[in-house]
Amino acid sequence: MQIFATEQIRAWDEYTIRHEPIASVDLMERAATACYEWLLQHHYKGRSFSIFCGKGNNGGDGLVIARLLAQSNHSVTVYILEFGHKGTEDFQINLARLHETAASILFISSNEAIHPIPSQDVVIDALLGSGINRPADGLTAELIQHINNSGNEVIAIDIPSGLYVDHSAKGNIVIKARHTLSFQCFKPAFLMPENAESIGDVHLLDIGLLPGFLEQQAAPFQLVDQAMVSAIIRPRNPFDHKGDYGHAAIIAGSYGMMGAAVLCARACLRSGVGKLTCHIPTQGYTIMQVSAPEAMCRTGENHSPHELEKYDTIGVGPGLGTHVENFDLLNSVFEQNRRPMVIDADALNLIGQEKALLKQIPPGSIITPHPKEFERLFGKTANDYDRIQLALQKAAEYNIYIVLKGRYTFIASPDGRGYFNSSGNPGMATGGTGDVLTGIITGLLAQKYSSLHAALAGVFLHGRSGDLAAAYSSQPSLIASDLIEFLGQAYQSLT
Ligand SMILES: NC(=O)C1=CN([C@@H]2O[C@H](COP(=O)(O)OP(=O)(O)OC[C@H]3O[C@@H](n4cnc5c(N)ncnc54)[C@H](OP(=O)(O)O)[C@@H]3O)[C@@H](O)[C@H]2O)[C@@H](O)CC1
Ligand SMILES: [K+]
Repeated sequence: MQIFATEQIRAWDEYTIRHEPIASVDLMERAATACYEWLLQHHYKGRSFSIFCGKGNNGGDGLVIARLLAQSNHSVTVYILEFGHKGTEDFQINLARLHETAASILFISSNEAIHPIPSQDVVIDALLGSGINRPADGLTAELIQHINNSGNEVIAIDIPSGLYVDHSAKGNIVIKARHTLSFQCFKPAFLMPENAESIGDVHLLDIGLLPGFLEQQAAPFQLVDQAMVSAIIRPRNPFDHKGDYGHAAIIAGSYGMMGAAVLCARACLRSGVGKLTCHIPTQGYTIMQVSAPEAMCRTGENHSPHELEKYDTIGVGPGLGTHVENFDLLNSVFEQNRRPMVIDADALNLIGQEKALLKQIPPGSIITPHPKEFERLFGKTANDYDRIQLALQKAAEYNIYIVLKGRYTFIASPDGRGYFNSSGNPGMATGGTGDVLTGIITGLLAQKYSSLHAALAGVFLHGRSGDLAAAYSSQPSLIASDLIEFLGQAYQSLT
């Protein structure tokens, strides 16, 4: 699924208006009807509503929702924020239609017109949508603060007022919604951690925008979803043998952190790799052999980084520790192996301390930092949008794939394309889940998936395993081992 910027969303609306064809006001009716139906299906039937509208088409959506609610015997008060102009054509048509219902209509043109919101009311926020072109200030800002301070439940239409679709509104005054009802496709704003407090739960409603538009468009970002990953994962051939699924190595673990190595190894095995050898410290030998009997082990000084050429790929980092000898280890790995590999955790922290190592990473490799590790490698950014841009820039500069872990993990490809993963849940914010991801991606690389495909399928399957595990038990109880147990079902769910 494509993730569009403001101009493309507008162009998609216009394409639909021209080619369906449908009048703009009828498309607004369709969008607002989808919101109205969502409200009725989600326990808001019979409630009373305070609906705040601007004078653009977002406000127009609010007026249609108000009319549909009033016509179905809901108590509705509509507050229209005066912008100093009459409003868009569709706004005006719908204001006239609203006057024919029992809804109360009040205009807000000064602070004195802002009154307490009845505590039982559900607030609908239709002040500003994708047409926002500057930070909310003056009366608009006052009204947004008033709504936020009311404690009422807020449902935002299209996007919480004050947020931009595709750049940062950090520090600005923005509606804090419990739910956001948006249309057709994800907007970049919904995928940024900095907006978590504003957007609440996002629900995408189908308003029938024509799919023909999608063929003409190169979107700035793609959403990694089931359709994309199902097309990546290849079925197995009946005559295949283990040699067809590659030989991976995992270089991981240290005293007190063998769990990270075990999780990584077990996830790699479950991803479908043909053979796995773990390069681990001697004191971890029994732990690994008992925990992952399917894996072979190499022990010896400094993880015994020898004969690495024989592996199809290598995953390095989980539980490695950051002692100085590990700089030699990394140097040795990068010298012997020039094929794409996976670099995570302490290996990234070592590179963060010795930035010259960045240039030695084999081309096409995948690094999997969480935001703090990313910051140690590439520096701080002012906001989440800048971090995404920095990831794309660094992916191109070093010819690597950057998997920036988070609720919507971002994958930066060196060719400039960016992807947001759609699977996963907050239950996965627990120790060891990153080690599992490294194991899965390493396993996929060994099975000769391209770096891009290994990264995309790896993050999606990892998140899907988390979703299945959380559905089976719960988010708070989820632990990293659960992801390995549910990886089989995650594969199964693709077909
Ligand atoms: N047919 C369609 O296309 C469909 C569109 N749909 C809906 O349309 C929405 C987009 O509508 P839109 O483009 O009219 O913009 P919208 O967000 O309502 O606001 C623009 C107004 O706000 C003003 N303004 C801007 N910034 C401001 C600020 N900080 N503080 C104060 N004012 C500010 C600006 O005025 P200005 O002062 O710049 O002249 C302008 O008047 C979209 O989100 C979706 O809900 C759906 O119905 C589906 C079908
Ligand atoms: K809004």
